[in-house]
Amino acid sequence: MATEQKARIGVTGLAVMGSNLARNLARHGFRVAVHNRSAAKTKTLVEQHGHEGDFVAAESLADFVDSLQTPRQVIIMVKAGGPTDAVIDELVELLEPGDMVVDGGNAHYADTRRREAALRERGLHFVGTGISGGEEGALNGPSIMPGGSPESYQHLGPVLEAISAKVDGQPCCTHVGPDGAGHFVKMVHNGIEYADMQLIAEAFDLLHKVAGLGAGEIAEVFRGWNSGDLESYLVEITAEVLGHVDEATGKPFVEVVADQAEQKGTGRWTVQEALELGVPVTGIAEAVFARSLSGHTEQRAAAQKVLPGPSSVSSVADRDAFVEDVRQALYASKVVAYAQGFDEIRAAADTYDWDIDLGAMATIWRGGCIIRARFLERIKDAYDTNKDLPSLLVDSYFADAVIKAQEAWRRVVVAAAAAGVPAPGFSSALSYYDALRSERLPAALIQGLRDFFGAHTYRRVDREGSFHTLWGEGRNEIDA
Ligand SMILES: NC(=O)C1=CN([C@@H]2O[C@H](COP(=O)(O)OP(=O)(O)OC[C@H]3O[C@@H](n4cnc5c(N)ncnc54)[C@H](OP(=O)(O)O)[C@@H]3O)[C@@H](O)[C@H]2O)C=CC1
Ligand SMILES: O=C(CO)[C@H](O)[C@H](O)COP(=O)(O)O
Repeated sequence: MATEQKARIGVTGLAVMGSNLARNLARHGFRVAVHNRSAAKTKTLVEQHGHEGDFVAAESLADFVDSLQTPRQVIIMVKAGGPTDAVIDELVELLEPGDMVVDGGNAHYADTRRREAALRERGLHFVGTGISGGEEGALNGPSIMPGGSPESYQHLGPVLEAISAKVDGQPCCTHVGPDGAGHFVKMVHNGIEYADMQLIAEAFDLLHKVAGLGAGEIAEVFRGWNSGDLESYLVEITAEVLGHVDEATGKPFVEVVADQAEQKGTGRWTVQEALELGVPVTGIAEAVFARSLSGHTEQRAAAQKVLPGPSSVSSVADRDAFVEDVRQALYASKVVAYAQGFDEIRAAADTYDWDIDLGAMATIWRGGCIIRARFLERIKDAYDTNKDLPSLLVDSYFADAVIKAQEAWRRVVVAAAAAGVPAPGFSSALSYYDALRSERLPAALIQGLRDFFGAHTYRRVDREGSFHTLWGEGRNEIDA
């Protein structure tokens, strides 16, 4: 193929995400090479959308690589895990030093670190890139979180920024950091997505079971909330889903959907990594466990037969006041979940020496992605003011917000417990808030117990050093 006919960039893997990303690239004037393992998807894409831009269709991976300008830029959009490795293995044999391989799938960041190191050895750039926004975002502008070398971003940045979502004229794409940084940030994005959805689901459950509102009424409540502090894509689509009526039964859609939440794994990864890093992401963990619990149908059926709820539940005296309390509890719990997610990113950045700009992450999540929300602007401001903020909760804006919400938050958690309605997200967020602000924690007793049964030693509040009490021999304290 003549050089002038070669494509600026290529996409291999043309399922939902890849095909829409390719169309987005083409619509932005980039000549884009397209390839899929089974050629039917390539043919369909070009037949249905060829008029939207300049596509170069290839049946084989070799033809696909041959159709690209050098240094070559290839975006892989296939299933994460083994399929991604399979595509990389085939690709590297066809590429030359200086070429760039972008993995836009939901890869585990440790896989990305491994792949980046392996390709670097061959003189290739590997760019693990988080892409969020689903089908609609891929087509019209996703949030893009590229990792990899600064050099690769010099080539890829202009293309990725062009196709990303824009907020206030700013692209929702920036270079996150080296090797696995982009996929780590995308993983935490998804973890926060889990926490956010769990909190929304709890708010719905409380409004339904405690305040007695129907799905249609709750849809209106969420619609109203979407014009205030809670304004976000997830709150907006909650109103849509709750307002939807099932055609077959005439019932609210939410009442005919099986109540078992599925998961592909990115939320679980976020919690696993937080455990390794020692960061308490309680909101995300509760969300992952709540999905797991919902799927334990046999246990749930057995428990329903033998475990009663509270003997009496008093009805809500003032519905409007309760709705407002739930709104405030939702907002405060959301702030906690985001604060924890940003803590995890900071911990990983410290561990892997990634130098991630937390304010920039909030900036690129303002548009295009699933957790896009008005208050990300406030998070950006908080980290711009102090990049070393110990916790988002101590930023003056967020501290003020949770302090204002705390009485309502407590009333909601009490009401949920009294009514026997599970609210693990709301209550664990409140416990986190209380733990963080406590002058003394019962961790001191845990240290005492550890020293008692295992001579694990403890530190004291009044002098430096490590100590052990001889619990079985007169209880004298010795230096450890
Ligand atoms: N769907 C979404 O909303 C989002 C998805 N993602 C991530 O983007 C990536 C693509 O997602 P999506 O578009 O949903 O597609 P899928 O995850 O469903 O993957 C399907 C694609 O993978 C290809 N594929 C599977 N196995 C292989 C293999 N061994 N060799 C070559 N190609 C293979 C398929 O080719 P074939 O047609 O030949 O079977 C097809 O193109 C995934 O990593 C996903 O996690 C990220 C954000 C959002
Ligand atoms: O990546 C995403 C958005 O950015 C997807 O929404 C996410 O994969 C959905 O995850 P799950 O199926 O586990 O709820």
